[in-house]
Amino acid sequence: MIRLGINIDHVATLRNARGGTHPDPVRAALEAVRHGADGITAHLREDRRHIRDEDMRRLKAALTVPLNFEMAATDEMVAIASALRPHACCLVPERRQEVTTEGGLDVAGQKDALAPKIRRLQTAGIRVSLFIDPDAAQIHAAAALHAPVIELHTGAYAEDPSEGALTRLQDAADLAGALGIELHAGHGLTTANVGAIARLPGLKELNIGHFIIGEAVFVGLGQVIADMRHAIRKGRGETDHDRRK
Ligand SMILES: CC(=O)[C@@H](O)[C@H](O)COP(=O)(O)O
Ligand SMILES: NCC(=O)COP(=O)(O)O
Repeated sequence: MIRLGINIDHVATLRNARGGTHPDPVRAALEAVRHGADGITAHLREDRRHIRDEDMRRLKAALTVPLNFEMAATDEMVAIASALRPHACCLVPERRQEVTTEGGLDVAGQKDALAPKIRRLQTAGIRVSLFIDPDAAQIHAAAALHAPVIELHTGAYAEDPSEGALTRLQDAADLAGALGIELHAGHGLTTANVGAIARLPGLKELNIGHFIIGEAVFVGLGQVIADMRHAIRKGRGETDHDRRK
């Protein structure tokens, strides 16, 4: 079964709109777990626009499922993550002015700078994942840095679900498999577009946030997680009966 990680960043976006404590992203994470989330993802941005340091500490203390800490590959973030020791760190690119993560990390172009940071996280016992575009050079660079996991940025496919965009993701998935790298995917996924992504060869995990949190306003978190699971199984040609396999 594909693991479903729920990204709770945008519960914090809503909380921060009023500067108080409600809605609490940790409560949302626990609720997502109660409804079957296999993991929780949270992105501590350098500008702290949604998730904050204290949220990460509280998530680490409260969760019984793996915590996937998304972060820029900066010395500050590496120090925070090394002290917190989440299950995984997913290194993502950040541009202060962007509305959301626009592309993948340029692993090929920043190999020398990334190598010691990845080593430090791994020394702290953290599983490192690299959030990259579906590009062969980036995947070879991830392999050269001994990253055990890559997460493919599915944003281009979500924006324009063309054959070309899907073929790029499939080719990248094949290459990751050939190089022995565990495959995750995420960004911009919805119940309508997740099907083809769920069929990527070797895919082990999806991380989905914005759609799930937004849709929860209308149908509730439990229902949208169930709907997402159903869409994933349908995309893979599985029946709901197959769900315990
Ligand atoms: C890296 C990624 O795809 C998501 O975590 C996304 O970045 C969520 O945070 P933003 O919506 O602030 O980009
Ligand atoms: N890494 C992708 C993620 O965690 C969620 O992205 P989105 O669904 O909020 O676009």
